[in-house]
Amino acid sequence: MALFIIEGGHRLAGEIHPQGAKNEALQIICATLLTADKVTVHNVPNILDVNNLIQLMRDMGVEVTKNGIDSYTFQAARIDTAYLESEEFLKKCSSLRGSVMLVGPMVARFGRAVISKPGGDKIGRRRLDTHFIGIQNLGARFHHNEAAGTFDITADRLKGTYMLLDEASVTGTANIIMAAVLAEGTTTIYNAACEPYVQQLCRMLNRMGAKITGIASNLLTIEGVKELHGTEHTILPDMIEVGSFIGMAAMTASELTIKDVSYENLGIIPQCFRRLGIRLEQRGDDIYIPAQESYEIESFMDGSIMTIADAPWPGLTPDLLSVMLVVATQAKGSVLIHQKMFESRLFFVDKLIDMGAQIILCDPHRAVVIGHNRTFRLHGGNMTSPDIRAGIALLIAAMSADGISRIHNIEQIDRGYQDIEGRLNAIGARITRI
Ligand SMILES: CC(=O)N[C@H]1[C@@H](OP(=O)(O)OP(=O)(O)OC[C@H]2O[C@@H](n3ccc(=O)[nH]c3=O)[C@H](O)[C@@H]2O)O[C@H](CO)[C@@H](O)[C@@H]1O
Ligand SMILES: C=C(OP(=O)(O)O)C(=O)O
Repeated sequence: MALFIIEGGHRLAGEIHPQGAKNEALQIICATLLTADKVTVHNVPNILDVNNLIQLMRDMGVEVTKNGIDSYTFQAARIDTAYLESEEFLKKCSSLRGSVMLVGPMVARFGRAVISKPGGDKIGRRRLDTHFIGIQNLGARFHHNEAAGTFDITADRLKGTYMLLDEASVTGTANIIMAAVLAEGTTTIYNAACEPYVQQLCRMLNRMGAKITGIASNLLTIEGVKELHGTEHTILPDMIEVGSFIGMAAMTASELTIKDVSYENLGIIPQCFRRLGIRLEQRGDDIYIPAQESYEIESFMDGSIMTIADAPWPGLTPDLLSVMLVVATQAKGSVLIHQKMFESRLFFVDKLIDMGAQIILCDPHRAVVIGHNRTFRLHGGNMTSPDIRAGIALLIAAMSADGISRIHNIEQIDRGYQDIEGRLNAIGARITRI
């Protein structure tokens, strides 16, 4: 397992470009299975999760061509269905959360999918009911082989229907959409997730010949078509990375410009950082953050302590709460961070407390952060990254701290951040990979 050694206390300066969005890339790559034609995808991030999924597609028989540094063409003309039952395939699925989104396209196009329980971050229970019930609603049959830990899903021809999702699951919605585009008749999905990831998927599918309306809302109508054809698609900048860079600039009191962020697709993210007192300016499609010696957390209008909580889009993504929590440790004022969706994502605060942060973990979902207002600095620590976003939050803490820190298990960070030490060192950080 690799580790980062971080020399803290250095300011960053200059410009940084966000990579393509991890969570969009995972959906888009799975959707290329829906046609035998070529689908070219640009701005694909070079990160562990995406590279593993691309390799899985190759193993399944998809012809994958790398056209340039971040552009790939996928052609799923011949799929090796025997491979889909192999132990190797099932093992690979189990280490990759995104693999669950193979089910929708596979069932829609080939009438069968087999997957093992998918991996991803261990951040609490991560149920798949929404996915499976949705695809069952379209007429698929599910068989759970408990001994093997696999799900076998079969269907002759999927049939459109109305469904109200029990929760606005991001990957669940994507999976159901990908199944419904080739179903017979009309599917209506209410309480659909509508993150930019899902919007982008719908737009790409429409360019492939699908008929989806209601994009960006939680009520999608999908008129099934017989087949889809090839297209080109460009992945949006990763909004979680943009937010991570905003947090990094604030914590290290750095002047930073984040380039080409696709501001209109960031939703409430800039507003939430502003509520923590961070000044940021939209300049064209860039975000400029001035060096700030101090930032003060706002109170609510009635004077009560600010709460930052996650919610399905257009609410605040849960993937940025760990970063916001770290940023609050150096702010002036206090904030309650309420992680409603996941139940094990806040335990990493122990490590921040060890570094000198003042945090009360109230329960697995809620932590109160009492900001230092930089009156004393965090000090370097030795820690392990438990999940991707805690990992980046700890990296931010270490970059702002006095002294040397070590972060182990950085494969968690590599799942979602492309050459993070290379890009941060280029703007002034001191991070070494060992
Ligand atoms: C590969 C990928 O795209 N991963 C993202 C995706 O995961 P993923 O699609 O797996 O997450 P879901 O949207 O299904 O749900 C995440 C968690 O929130 C809970 N939940 C969800 C919706 C809701 O209305 N109420 C509720 O409590 C679920 O029970 C679950 O525990 O969306 C999550 C929520 O934005 C993000 O953290 C992940 O980065
Ligand atoms: C939770 C995340 O990823 P995954 O769903 O792939 O585990 C994340 O990106 O923050």
